Amino acid sequence: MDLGQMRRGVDMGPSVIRYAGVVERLENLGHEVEDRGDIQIGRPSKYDIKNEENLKDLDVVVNANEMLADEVIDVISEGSFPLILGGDHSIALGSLAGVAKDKENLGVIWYDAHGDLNTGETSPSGNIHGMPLSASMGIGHEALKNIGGYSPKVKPENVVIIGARSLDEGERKLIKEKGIRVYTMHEVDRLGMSRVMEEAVEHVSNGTDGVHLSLDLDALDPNDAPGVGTPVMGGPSYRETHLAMEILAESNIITSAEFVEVNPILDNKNQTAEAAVALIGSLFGEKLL
Ligand SMILES: NC(=[NH2+])NCCC[C@H](N)C(=O)O
Ligand SMILES: [Mn+2]
Ligand SMILES: [Mn+2]
Repeated sequence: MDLGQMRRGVDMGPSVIRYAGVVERLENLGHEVEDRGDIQIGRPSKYDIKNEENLKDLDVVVNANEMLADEVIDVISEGSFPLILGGDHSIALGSLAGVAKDKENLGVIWYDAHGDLNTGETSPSGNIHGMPLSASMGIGHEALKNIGGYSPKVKPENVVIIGARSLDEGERKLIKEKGIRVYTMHEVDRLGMSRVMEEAVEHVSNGTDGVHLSLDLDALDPNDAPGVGTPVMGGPSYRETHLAMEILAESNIITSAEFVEVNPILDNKNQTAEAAVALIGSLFGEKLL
């Protein structure tokens, strides 16, 4: 998927993450992996949705996410862990639609430089990859909210955003209005990643029936993850993000995960895909000793 934003190439993300050895990495940890292939994205969309100016490619984005939601539901019904690779962050719409089905209280960890809490009204870009978290909370365009045929997927009190350093006006307002827990880079620097993660784990595991990790590679400092479409200086390092994944692995709360926004055209020798694979390794229990 690359239609949730304007930089071409991020649709090749899953393919370069595979090339960087994600399947082997997980198998080496003793996991059984089934690669279910790519979801075919494109026109014609079976949804006859009028495209609106500030919701670019709405019909195709909705169509693709409906397919993704079905796929995720299928994986869960087999008793497996859904690991979703992107693609731009608009795919979180389908991931969450699939994962939250039959879950009253899904917890969500949104590890991202951005809040992705815009709507067609507040978005400065019209790019849907800046809207999946708000839509999943039931805020925004009907078609985005209702992917999977229900809304909302998550409650604001079950969400925690980590690594934020670029928030639009409407996003700030929404965070205050809904009381969403956000650890911006200010808190990461002040408290340290280990304390931030411990608090985040506590926050999303309290009374929830599953926790989804949505990791946008642009959360990482662009020095460590240059292959992303909307880089923002001053992020957590590769090392700190490893620690975050290790703490999540220890906590044993994560029931689904996605890694998004890897764009090989903007990357430096597949560095960002390799970072994604290494982080996936840590999330799934890899240890040095
Ligand atoms: N998933 C992402 N990389 N989102 C970036 C969003 C950037 C900006 N806030 C927008 O809405 O256009
Ligand atoms: Mn982002
Ligand atoms: Mn994002």
